[in-house]
Amino acid sequence: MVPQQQPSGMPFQRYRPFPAIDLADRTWPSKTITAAPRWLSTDLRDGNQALIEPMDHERKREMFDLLVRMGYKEIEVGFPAASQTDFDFVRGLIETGRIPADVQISVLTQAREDLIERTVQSLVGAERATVHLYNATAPEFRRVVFGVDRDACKAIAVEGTRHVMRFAEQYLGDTAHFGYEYSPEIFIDTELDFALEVCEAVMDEWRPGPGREIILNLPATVERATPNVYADQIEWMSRNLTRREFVCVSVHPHNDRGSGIAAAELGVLAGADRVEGCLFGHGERTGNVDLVTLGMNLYSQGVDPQIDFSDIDEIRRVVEHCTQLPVAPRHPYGGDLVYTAFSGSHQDAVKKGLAALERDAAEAGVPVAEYPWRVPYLPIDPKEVGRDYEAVIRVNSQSGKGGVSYILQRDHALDLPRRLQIDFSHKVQAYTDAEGGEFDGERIWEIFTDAYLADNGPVGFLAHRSQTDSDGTYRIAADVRVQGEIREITGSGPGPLSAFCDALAGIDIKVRVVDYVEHALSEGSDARAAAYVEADIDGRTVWGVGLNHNITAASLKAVCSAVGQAHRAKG
Ligand SMILES: CC(=O)SCCNC(=O)CCNC(=O)[C@H](O)C(C)(C)COP(=O)(O)OP(=O)(O)OC[C@H]1O[C@@H](n2cnc3c(N)ncnc32)[C@H](O)[C@@H]1OP(=O)(O)O
Ligand SMILES: CC(C)C(=O)C(=O)O
Ligand SMILES: [Mg+2]
Repeated sequence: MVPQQQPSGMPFQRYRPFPAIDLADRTWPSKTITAAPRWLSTDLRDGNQALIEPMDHERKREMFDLLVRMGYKEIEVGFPAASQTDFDFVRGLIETGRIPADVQISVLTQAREDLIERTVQSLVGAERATVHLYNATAPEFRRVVFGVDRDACKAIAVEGTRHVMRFAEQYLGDTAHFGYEYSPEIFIDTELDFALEVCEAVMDEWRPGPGREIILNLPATVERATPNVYADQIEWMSRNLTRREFVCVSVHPHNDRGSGIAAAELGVLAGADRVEGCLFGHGERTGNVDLVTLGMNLYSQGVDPQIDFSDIDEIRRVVEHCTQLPVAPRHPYGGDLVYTAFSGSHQDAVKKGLAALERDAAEAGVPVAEYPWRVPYLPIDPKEVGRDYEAVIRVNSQSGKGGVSYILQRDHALDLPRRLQIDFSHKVQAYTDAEGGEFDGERIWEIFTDAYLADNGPVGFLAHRSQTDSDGTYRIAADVRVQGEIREITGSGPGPLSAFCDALAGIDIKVRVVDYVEHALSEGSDARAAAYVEADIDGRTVWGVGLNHNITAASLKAVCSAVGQAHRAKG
């Protein structure tokens, strides 16, 4: 029987579902994003206004420089009428010539004459600048916050626009590229016909045309619906706006329901030309939409985001320093753990995927860094954002043979045969179960060394001499340590392993080799070899490992290692 869920007892009846949009012929669901939208970073405004401790001058400058380095060309740098600090920061950017010629700064203001004047004054001397004006248009805000009807609400926007134009003419004659952005705040809760009416009235004032665009930013100020609803709203606006070719439709999602990314992406499918957000999703409450995730999502689809994320840890460092807030370990693309597999089946698939990639690239004669990326569980190549494979596989109690053998291969070039991988991973598992937590490469090597290389079993290999008879019989004399004493043992057989086993039989150690694998560890004069022996000793199947400059010595050490394994298992 299916388990029966119980009523939560929480007062969910207080909430109403968000109404769907009547747009039966919507086109966005069957579209694909094929090019980067225009980006605006509002880290220095919406992000900054929501910080526990707003950024000081130094931090703001560091953030601005980072955004410029990454390639953002539209940057909202503050709310200059809010405080002297914000005003001075904008002045500082302009007066110190810090703004590259191809970067357009913008500043936000309420639709109040005195604030608009001060806002425009902050921009004097800028080559490229946008004034961004907002007023809330949603019914609840008209009623509760402003106490106005629709007409009075529209008048705030229109008069605000008029003031922006008048003050721009008065103060910004030298500004070569002056832009205007209008936001009907709480757009998502505003009746669509009214949002359109206000935007049209603002446009009538601004008069967009060739060479004179207007940015109409349609914010999901507080995200309240599934992202398909936002997409419908954007498509409806995009279709119904007049002078559309001179309008840049911009989306500004917040992340209250955790679907800000989806809202932005669907908004772009629905016709938005531009996206406003913050690095790692800082901003009011749950934050603005995250520009890093959006950009990297495009990248992972083979679309150039036109933003450089190649040193994601440096981006994260600067953002954490400026905001004084941490980026979560599981944050998409930038978190500490997002390129890491802990669980056995994931590790196994990643290990095989990386090996297959190398193989396929070599077969195709293409450098692996240029070969199409397809590795299970890793949506992108971590190297492309400055991460290495060190962190890709990490071991804890959830890990299996794939993970531990990957680490041995990565750190020590040991390519363990499959059954030895299983043998070793059981040993590691015993430790992780007992001790808990994560085991790093050093700890895994320690366990491997203790288990297979410690040379503390009943017989230790020291040296050997050999000769081959004319009939092909291999004869060996080996110096071994037995119970603290050095002894010479001798034996013969078709090859070194069988001859050594024959010699061991002479001191009552019976070994039957079942499988044997060897490989070189490095090239050149100090070449080292690894040998792996699977043996039947006293009715037990055990593995032994030997490392030496000489491949024969490595294989004889591996036999002694297997004897040690059997001895410990018996003990
Ligand atoms: C969704 C967003 O992120 S919007 C951006 C929000 N950011 C900020 O508010 C940060 C900067 N703001 C500030 O520093 C201050 O709010 C200031 C300097 C702009 C204004 O300060 P004050 O004059 O003290 O007003 P206060 O902060 O109380 O704002 C509320 C007033 O502004 C009015 N108001 C709010 N938004 C707008 C707007 N877009 N256009 C016109 N008036 C507005 C309200 O109706 C209210 O008016 P009232 O006092 O007559 O009732
Ligand atoms: C000022 C506007 C654009 C805003 O930040 C919002 O509505 O979220
Ligand atoms: Mg906002």
